[in-house]
Amino acid sequence: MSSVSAYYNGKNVLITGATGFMGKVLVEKLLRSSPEVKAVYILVRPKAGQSMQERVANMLKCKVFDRVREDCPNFHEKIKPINAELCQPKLAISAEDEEELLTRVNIVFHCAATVRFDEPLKHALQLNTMGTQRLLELARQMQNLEAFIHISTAYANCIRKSIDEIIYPPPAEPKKLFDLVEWLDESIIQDITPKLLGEWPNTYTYSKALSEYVIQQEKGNLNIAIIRPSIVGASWHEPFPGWIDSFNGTSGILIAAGKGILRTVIANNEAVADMIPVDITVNLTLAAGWYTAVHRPKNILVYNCTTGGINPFFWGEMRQYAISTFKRNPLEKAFRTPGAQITSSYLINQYWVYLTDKAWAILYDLYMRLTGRKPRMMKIVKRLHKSMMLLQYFSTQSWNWSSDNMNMLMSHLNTEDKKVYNFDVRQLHWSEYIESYCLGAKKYLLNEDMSGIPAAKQHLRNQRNIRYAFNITLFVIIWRIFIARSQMARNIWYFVVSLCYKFLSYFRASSTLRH
Ligand SMILES: CCCCCCCCCCCCCCCC(=O)SCCNC(=O)CCNC(=O)[C@H](O)C(C)(C)COP(=O)(O)OP(=O)(O)OC[C@H]1O[C@@H](n2cnc3c(N)ncnc32)[C@H](O)[C@@H]1OP(=O)(O)O
Ligand SMILES: NC(=O)C1=CN([C@@H]2O[C@H](COP(=O)(O)OP(=O)(O)OC[C@H]3O[C@@H](n4cnc5c(N)ncnc54)[C@H](OP(=O)(O)O)[C@@H]3O)[C@@H](O)[C@H]2O)C=CC1
Repeated sequence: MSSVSAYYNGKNVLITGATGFMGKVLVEKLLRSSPEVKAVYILVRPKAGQSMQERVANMLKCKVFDRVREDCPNFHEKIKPINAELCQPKLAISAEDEEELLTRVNIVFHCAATVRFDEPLKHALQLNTMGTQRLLELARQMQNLEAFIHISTAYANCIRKSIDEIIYPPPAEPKKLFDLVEWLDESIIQDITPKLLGEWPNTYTYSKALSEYVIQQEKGNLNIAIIRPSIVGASWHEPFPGWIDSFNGTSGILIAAGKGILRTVIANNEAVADMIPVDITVNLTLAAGWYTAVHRPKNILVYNCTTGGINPFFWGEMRQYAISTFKRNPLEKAFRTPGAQITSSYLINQYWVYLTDKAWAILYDLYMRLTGRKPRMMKIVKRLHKSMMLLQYFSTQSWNWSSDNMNMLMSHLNTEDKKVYNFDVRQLHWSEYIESYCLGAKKYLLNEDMSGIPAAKQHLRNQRNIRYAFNITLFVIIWRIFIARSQMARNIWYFVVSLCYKFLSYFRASSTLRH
C-alpha cells in the first residue's frame, strides 16, 4: 500500500488555483490515488460572467477528469468549492466558509498565481505575494493543519546561475513594496517597475521570489514546503500521456512552429531546456505534502523540481523532435510546413521575422480580406513574437539547480509510493516525451482528431504547391519589371541566356563526339 495515498485518505485538503493547468492535475491525482480523501476544498473566483458554481461545473466536465470519472463516478461529491478572491482582504471568503476551513482543513496546496510575464507589478504583487501572505494568515489559524505546500518556480532566483534548495534574500523588503503599491498611482508604478525589478527579468519571477521570503518570515508554527518546478509541460503518463490545456511556457511556441506560423525561435541550441512534466510536478508535490505532515522537518524544505542536472535535454533537441513529430502528424489547416530555426541572435531573428513570418502574414491577411474573411494572421504573429521576446531570457541561458531534497524525498518512499508517485526524472525519455507532448497539444489543446491526419497531410502538400507556384510567379514578375526598366538587367539577362546556350551546345557537341 502506498503510504502517501493512505495519508490523504480521510483528510480535508485545500487547494488554490484548482481551475488552472497544474491545479486540475493535482485535484485529479489526489481523488484518483486517495479515493477515501474526505473533502477537497477549492478556492475559486467568479470570472468572465460565470459564477463560481458554473465555473466548477465546467471544470469538472474537463477531459482531464475522465479517468477518475471512470474509477470513482461520484468523485465530484468530494469537491467543495469556496468562493474566494486572493487579491481581496481575507481572501473575500464568507464567515461561514472561513469557519468550515478553519476547523476542517488538514493540508493546504497553494497553486494560484498569475504566471504572465508582463503582469503589471501591482497586480503580480497583490496576487502572488500578498495573496500568499493572506492565505498564510488563514492557514495559521487553522486548528488541524498538518502541512502547507507552496508552489513557487525554479526561476524565482533566476538572477543566480547556481540555485540551491534554500530561500534567498528578497529583491526588496516586501513590506515597503506593499506600502508603495498601495498608495502610488498605477502609472507611476509602471514607470518605476524596471528600476524596482533590477536584474529580475519580469514581475512574475520577482513576485515569486518575494513570496518565498514572505513565507519564511511569516510561517509561524506551520510545517511548510516549497516546490519549485522549472518549465511545466504536458503530462508524461497521467492522467493521459501528453495532457495539456495551457498555451504558456513552451506549448504556444511548439504549436506555432507546428502550424508553420513561426519560422524563427530565439533560443540557444546548447542551452538546457529544463522541462518538467506536469504529472511529475504533481507527484512530487503530493509526496512532499505527505513528508512535511508526517516527518515535520524543523525548517522549510525547498524542492527544486527540475530535470537539467539529472537528465539534461537541450533546446536544439527539442526543436528536432518537435518538428519531426509535426511532419509525421501535421496539425490541421497548417499555415506552412512545420519548421523553425533556432537562433540566439536578435538580428538574425528580426531578419527572419520580417522576411518570412510577417511577409507571409501580410499576404495571407490580404487573401483573407479579398475572400471576405477577417484577417488575423498578423495579430497572431505579433503576439507570438511578443511572447518570444518575453521567453527568450529562459530559452537562451542554462541554470544549475541542486536536487538533494528531491533525492532525499525519493529515498523515503516505499516501492508502491515510487510507482504511484513517480517523480524519478531519470526515467524520462525525451524524444518519446516530446512526441507525446506535441500529439497531446494537437488533441487536447487544439481539439484535433488523429483521424484527420491524412487530410492535414494533403493540406500541407497543397500549401507547398501554392507556395512554389507563388514564388515562381513572383520571380518572373519581378524579373520582367526589372528587365523592362534597366539596360544593365537586360544585358545580364542576355549574357546568362547566351552562356546557358553555349554550355548546352558544348555538352550536345561533346556527347555526339563520344558516340
Ligand atoms: C520548436 C522550437 C522549440 C523551442 C521553444 C523555445 C520556447 C522557450 C520557452 C521558455 C519558457 C520559459 C518559462 C519559464 C517557466 C515559468 O516559471 S512561468 C510559467 C509560464 N508562463 C508563461 O509562459 C507566461 C507567458 N505568457 C505571457 O506572459 C502572456 O500570455 C503573453 C505572452 C505576454 C501574451 O499576452 P497577450 O498578448 O495579452 O495574450 P493573452 O491574453 O495571454 O492570450 C490571448 C489568447 O492567446 C492565446 N495565446 C497566448 N499565448 C499564445 C501562444 N504562444 N500561442 C498560441 N496562443 C497563445 C491565449 O490562450 C489566449 O487565448 P483565449 O483565452 O483568448 O482563447
Ligand atoms: N506553468 C508553468 O510552467 C509553471 C508554473 N509554476 C507555478 O505553478 C502554479 C500553477 O501554475 P499554472 O497552473 O501553470 O497556472 P494557471 O495560470 O494555469 O493557473 C493559475 C490559477 O490561479 C488562479 N488564480 C489566479 N488569480 C486568482 C485570484 N485572484 N484569486 C483566486 N485564484 C486565482 C486561477 O484561477 P482562474 O481560473 O480564476 O483564473 C488558476 O486556477 C503557479 O503558482 C505557478 O507560479 C511554476 C513553474 C512553472
